[in-house]
Amino acid sequence: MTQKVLILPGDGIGPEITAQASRILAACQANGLDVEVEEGLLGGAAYDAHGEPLPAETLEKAQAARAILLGAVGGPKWDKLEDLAKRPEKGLLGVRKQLGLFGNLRPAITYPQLAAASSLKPELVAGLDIMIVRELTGGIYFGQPRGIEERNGERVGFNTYVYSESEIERIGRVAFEMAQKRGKRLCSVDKANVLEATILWREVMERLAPEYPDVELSHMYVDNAAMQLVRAPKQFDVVVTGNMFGDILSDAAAMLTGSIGMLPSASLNESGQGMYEPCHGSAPDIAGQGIANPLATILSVAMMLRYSLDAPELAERIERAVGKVLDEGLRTADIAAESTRTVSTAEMGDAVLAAFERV
Ligand SMILES: NC(=O)c1ccc[n+]([C@@H]2O[C@H](COP(=O)([O-])OP(=O)(O)OC[C@H]3O[C@@H](n4cnc5c(N)ncnc54)[C@H](O)[C@@H]3O)[C@@H](O)[C@H]2O)c1
Ligand SMILES: CC(C)[C@H](C(=O)O)[C@@H](O)C(=O)O
Ligand SMILES: [Mg+2]
Repeated sequence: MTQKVLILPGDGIGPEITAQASRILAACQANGLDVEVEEGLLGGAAYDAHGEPLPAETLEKAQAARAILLGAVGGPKWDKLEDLAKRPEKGLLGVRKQLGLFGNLRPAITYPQLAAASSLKPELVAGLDIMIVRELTGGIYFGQPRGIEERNGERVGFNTYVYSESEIERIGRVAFEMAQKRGKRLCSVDKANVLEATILWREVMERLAPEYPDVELSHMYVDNAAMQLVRAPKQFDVVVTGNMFGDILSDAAAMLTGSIGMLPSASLNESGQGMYEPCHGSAPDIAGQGIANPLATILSVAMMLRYSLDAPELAERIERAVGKVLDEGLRTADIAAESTRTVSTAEMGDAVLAAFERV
C-alpha cells in the first residue's frame, strides 16, 4: 500500500537541507519505495502565510502521513512575537504532542572519517555510537500550570515539571528494548537528588529492569552525565532521559560527532508513525548561504526508512553513501579540515546521491 510522506521544510536553513534530503527520498522511490510525497508549512513560514505556526491543514496532512520529514523551525524574525502560542517552535511542539510522538531517538555516531572534526580528542570519540532516548511529549515542556503573571508587585515566570508513571514506563520500555538490540547497557539520567518527578522516574526504571534481565541498568544525575559525555563518552550505550535533559544532552553529544549538522533523529508514537528531523535548529546565522550541512537531514531519511517505512536496505544504502562521500574527503564548512574539500549544501547532496547509486 502506498504510504504518505509529508515534508515540512520550515525556516532558516530548513528549506536548503530538506531540498537535498528530498532528492535522496526521490532516489529511493526510483528504487522501489512506494510512497507519495507532499509538502506543508510549519513554523515561521506557516505563521507568515496563515498567522499560525501549525495551520489546521498542516496538522491534517501530518496526521494522514506515515512519516514526516522536518527541516527546522524558528528564527529571529519571530522571536519577538508576544503571543507564545504563535512562535514557530510551538508549531513543532504541537505536531509532536498531537501525534503523540513520545519516543525520540537521537543517535550520536562518530564516523571514523570525522573523529578529528570533533572538538574532543580523536581517541575519545573515534568509534562512538550512543543512542539517546528522549521523552518528547511530557515533562517541563508541557506541564501545567505554566505562565508569567504578576505576584506581589513583580512578574513571576513558572513551569511545572511533571511525569506520570505511565509516561515514564512507555519511554522506559522503548529504551530497554533499544538496549536489548544494541550493547545491552542502559543509563537512565535524572536529577533524583532534588526533583520529585525524577525520583518517580528512577523508581519506574528500577521496576521495569527485572523484565529485561539481559540489560544492565544504571542511573546518573544529569549534571554528572553532561560531564561524563565530554570526559569519556564511549562509556555510554543507550541513555534514557526526560524531555528537557534530553534536549540539552543531545546537543552536547552532537559535538562528539564533529558537528550538530551530523545528528539525525526520529520521533515515534506507539503505531510507528514518526517525524524525522535533524537535531539542530534553523541556523539563522548561515541561512541563505548554501553552506549548511545536509547530512543530519539525509540521515534522518535513513531513520524514516528504517523505523516507519520498513525499508532497512534503503536506509543502509543511504548510510553507506554518506560514509563513502566522507571517505572521498567532501566536507561542508562545519566539518571541514585541512586535507578535505569544502563543498556547499547542494554539492554535498549531489555527492550523496551519486554515491547512493553506486553503493
Ligand atoms: N527542531 C528544530 O526545529 C529546532 C531545533 C533547535 C533550535 N531551533 C530553533 O532554531 C533557531 C536557532 O537556534 P540556535 O541558534 O540555538 O541553534 P541552531 O542549531 O540553529 O544553531 C546552532 C549553531 O550550529 C550551527 N548549525 C546548526 N545546524 C547546522 C548545519 N546543518 N550545518 C552547519 N551548521 C549548523 C549554526 O550555524 C549555529 O552556529 C531558534 O529559533 C531555535 O528555536 C529549532
Ligand atoms: C525548537 C525546540 C522546541 C526543540 C526542543 O527543545 O525540543 C529543539 O531544540 C530540538 O532539540 O528539537
Ligand atoms: Mg534542541
